[in-house]
Amino acid sequence: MTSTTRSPLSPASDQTQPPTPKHGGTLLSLDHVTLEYPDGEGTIKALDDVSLRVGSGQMVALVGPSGSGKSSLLAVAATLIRPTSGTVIIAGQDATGLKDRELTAVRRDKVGIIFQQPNLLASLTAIEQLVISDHLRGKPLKTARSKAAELLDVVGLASSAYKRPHQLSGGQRQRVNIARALMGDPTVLLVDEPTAALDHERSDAIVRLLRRVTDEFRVATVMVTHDTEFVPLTDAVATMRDGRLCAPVPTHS
Ligand SMILES: Nc1ncnc2c1ncn2[C@@H]1O[C@H](COP(=O)(O)OP(=O)(O)OP(=O)(O)O)[C@@H](O)[C@H]1O
Repeated sequence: MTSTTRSPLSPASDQTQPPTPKHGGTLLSLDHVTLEYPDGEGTIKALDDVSLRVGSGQMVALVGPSGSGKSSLLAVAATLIRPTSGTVIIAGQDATGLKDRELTAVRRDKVGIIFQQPNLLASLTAIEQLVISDHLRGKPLKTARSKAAELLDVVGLASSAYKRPHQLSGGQRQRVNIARALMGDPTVLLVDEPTAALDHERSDAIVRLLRRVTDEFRVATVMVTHDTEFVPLTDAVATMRDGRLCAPVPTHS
């Protein structure tokens, strides 16, 4: 284990931990966030006074119809888009008013983003995909390699470390994607439709993996999903409609 990881890494297993009943302090906080896009003469409100808090070790499912603002919420939480108004606080750091360079640093150091398409580089092996992401953060190559190997083990790909994307299944590519997002020791994990391109069995395994990663790494996870059957694996479900967010409802009493 490297000294930079915050929690014990354990190799992949088919056993999923039950959702952690107790969550730690808030790591992601959106307060009264509004996001407007220009729309012809006027504007369209993609996010309308949205507030959300997600704690350490907590996994929130974000559901809602197409166009309701789910991707916009993730983009604002990831500091990829500045909200029109409102506040985004990540691990205690208020992103409001930060310069672009500072926002990039927040994203690099605190946020892990997992899109539905893994976007892996075709010529690189699984382990190289992780190492290069760390290298781009300015970390030493040697520590990156051992950490990458550990994380591939965590996501169940220890034996596929030297395979290139075309030699991996869709589910395995998504596992590389998850391991890569963990390389930066994120405090917040933002996941957009991680199962969109997968069959049921692989989808189930990926959501269980995200659950386990949330518990073990004590990250605050928000997962956009259309698959409501996976909602019970999360701690709470928050529904978006026309840019407004209903308060998250716990999935376990
Ligand atoms: N770059 C943009 N410019 C203008 N309008 C946008 C832009 N991105 C999103 N929108 C609008 O903002 C609203 C919310 O879009 P968003 O993509 O966040 O919804 P969503 O819930 O993620 O949808 P889906 O489930 O289809 O991905 C929609 O009305 C959409 O048309």
